[in-house]
Amino acid sequence: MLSSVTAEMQRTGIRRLAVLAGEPDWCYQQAQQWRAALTGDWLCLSEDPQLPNSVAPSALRNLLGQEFRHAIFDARQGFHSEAFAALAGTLSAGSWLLLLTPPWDAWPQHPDSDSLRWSESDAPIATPHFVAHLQRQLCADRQLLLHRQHQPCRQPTPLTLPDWRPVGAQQQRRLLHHFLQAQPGIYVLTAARGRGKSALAGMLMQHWPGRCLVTAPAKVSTAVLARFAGERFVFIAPDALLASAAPPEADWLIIDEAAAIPAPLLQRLITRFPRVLLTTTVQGYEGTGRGFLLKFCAALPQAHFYQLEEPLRWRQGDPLESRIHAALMLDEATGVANRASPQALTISACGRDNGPRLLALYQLLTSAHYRTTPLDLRRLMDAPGQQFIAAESACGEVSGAAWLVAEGGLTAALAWQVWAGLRRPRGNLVAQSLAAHAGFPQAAQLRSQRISRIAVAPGLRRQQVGRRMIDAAREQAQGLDYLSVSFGFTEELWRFWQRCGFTLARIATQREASSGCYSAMAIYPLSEAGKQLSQQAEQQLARDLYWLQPLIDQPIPLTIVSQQALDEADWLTLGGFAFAHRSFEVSLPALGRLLLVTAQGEELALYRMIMQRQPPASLAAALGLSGRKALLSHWREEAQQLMRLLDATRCDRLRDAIARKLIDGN
Ligand SMILES: CC(=O)SCCNC(=O)CCNC(=O)[C@H](O)C(C)(C)COP(=O)(O)OP(=O)(O)OC[C@H]1O[C@@H](n2cnc3c(N)ncnc32)[C@H](O)[C@@H]1OP(=O)(O)O
Ligand SMILES: Nc1ncnc2c1ncn2[C@@H]1O[C@H](COP(=O)(O)OP(=O)(O)OP(=O)(O)O)[C@@H](O)[C@H]1O
Repeated sequence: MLSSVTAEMQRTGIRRLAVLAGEPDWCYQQAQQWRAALTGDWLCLSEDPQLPNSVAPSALRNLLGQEFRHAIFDARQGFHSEAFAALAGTLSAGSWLLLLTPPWDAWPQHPDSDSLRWSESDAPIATPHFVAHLQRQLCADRQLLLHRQHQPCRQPTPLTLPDWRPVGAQQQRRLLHHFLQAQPGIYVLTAARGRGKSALAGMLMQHWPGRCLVTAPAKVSTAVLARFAGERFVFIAPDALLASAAPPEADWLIIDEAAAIPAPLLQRLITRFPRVLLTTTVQGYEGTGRGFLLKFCAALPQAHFYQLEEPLRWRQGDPLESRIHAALMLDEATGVANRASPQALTISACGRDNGPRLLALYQLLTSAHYRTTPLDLRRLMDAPGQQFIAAESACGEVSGAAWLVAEGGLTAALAWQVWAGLRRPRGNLVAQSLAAHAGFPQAAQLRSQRISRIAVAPGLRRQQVGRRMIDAAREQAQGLDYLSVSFGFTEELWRFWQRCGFTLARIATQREASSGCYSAMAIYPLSEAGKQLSQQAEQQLARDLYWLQPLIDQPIPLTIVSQQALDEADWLTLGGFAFAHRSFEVSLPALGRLLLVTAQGEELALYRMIMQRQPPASLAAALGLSGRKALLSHWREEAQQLMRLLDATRCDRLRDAIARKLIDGN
């Protein structure tokens, strides 16, 4: 029976899901029977290393661009949704994907080990909303095989389909012809999995009269490309390409799986070659996913965009692809929610009880917000401490969405330990960062809500919908101390947050990988304590920018305060550096002020780093130090000496005060 169904799937070019739900041993034995009955690769994604051929779900990056026959996805302990989607994309026509789950009825209450990645809890939590959604999807799909322990196995409904042959690659041929005539420029090719992107890139290498190079996050994922390029295949890893001062000569650089390469690296790669072809899947589970299109490509106005629609690894309308796309909401929302009139939208808090509205909210966020990935679907459905605000039309279309996360409430001692660089418990992104980086331990103690995502449907932007959602967020957060947000700094976004009344509290000096922007944090005070925090943070940032702006190659539109005398807060920061573990980067402005006040010169390593910007590696070498760690200890000692030079008694008192705060917070 199984082999005839499988042969039929092979003939018609489809793949199917088989769900095996039961006790762990039962699932395992069932999987072994399948494996014995059907020949194939039987790659197994599992946390359980005992399973034959098993790979940890976290290694999903290596699956991009690869191809297998039959696979097992082990969700008995936890459901890693991106790995599930990535694995399904690798399966060739005629394959089965076995999904092993906990016993069906117990599954919604079963602690899910994957939740450790996204729930910010210390132990795995049950994920009833996501499991209920998945179970609804699986039950409704008559194309999958559903075998629940102690119940008869439900076979897929047979399909009557003509034979399938992976031929119709017409679109691919047309694009090849086009690229073979291409003028210098940037070309972006996107498609869902298995549409022939890599093969097309390989054919370009094969037929281009000059030289082409290929780069990708992992060489293992370029197997198909290499096959189609034949002996003209030349691979160079991204780091190696950037390491050489003069890049190798080539007419084309092909960047395969580009969304899995951090944006700042991509930015540098694309400037080095006359023609660049970026190919990628943009379903959100491969690196920066949709962020690649929404953020990186949107900033390339001169780029040319192409898509491949028709699958080549399996038949169009394949049951496995359809199910995975529907279950994990991977399809782009088409023209949703742009039609409503902004004035007629109702803005209101939205709970998890209304499943369809929650899914519509997620769909809007995935299509409009570059950071949203399938991991967020899980977080949105089941993580504790989440709140949502939706902007809805009268007919229930969601045109705007804001997602808020509870933060803060740490004990005083823990907040000071975070400040001192000793502890970094899960969660509390902004609250902890304001303590650890900006130097405000009270920020982690106060109760706040972080706006983790906000998006408005493209056709309704600049009509005050975003601002009204923030107003609503403020209303429902009464009683807390502040609202916060962390965002990739662009002038436009900053203007939005500023117009919503937020104060900039921190800006990083490194660009973040996913957006290529400097990450910034802003807060809106709600209580008296929140107000004090926001004022202090604003004043301190204006002083710190004197040191930070030269490290940031983008003007930050704040007035820089040039008065750089040491104040009380600086002493505390310096104490945190000299006597605890606060990092050099976050202490830099206070250390700079210390150098100015003590008028020290280049006999100090701190001076050579901060004032002369000598690279740490050569500085360590010049001082005969073994590396960065030794250099840091050296800097800490120098800071102590300078502080003593100014006021030895104050210095001792400060050291004792910090030691006390780390123990009892007082
Ligand atoms: C934590 C995070 O999620 S950060 C990422 C934010 N989200 C995104 O980037 C997703 C894509 N962008 C969007 O969905 C929207 O542009 C949002 C959510 C940022 C803003 O929502 P909108 O409804 O367009 O903003 P809204 O109309 O309420 O703007 C209020 C004010 O902010 C300022 N503002 C908003 N957008 C812009 C912009 N693109 N450029 C300059 N100023 C802007 C303006 O002063 C505006 O008032 P005005 O139009 O009267 O001058
Ligand atoms: N022109 C073609 N002729 C024959 N087979 C092809 C052709 N183009 C692609 N294929 C086959 O179709 C399958 C999918 O192609 P390819 O790997 O290029 O797709 P992709 O879009 O890069 O997929 P992924 O997103 O999974 O990396 C491969 O098995 C490939 O060998």
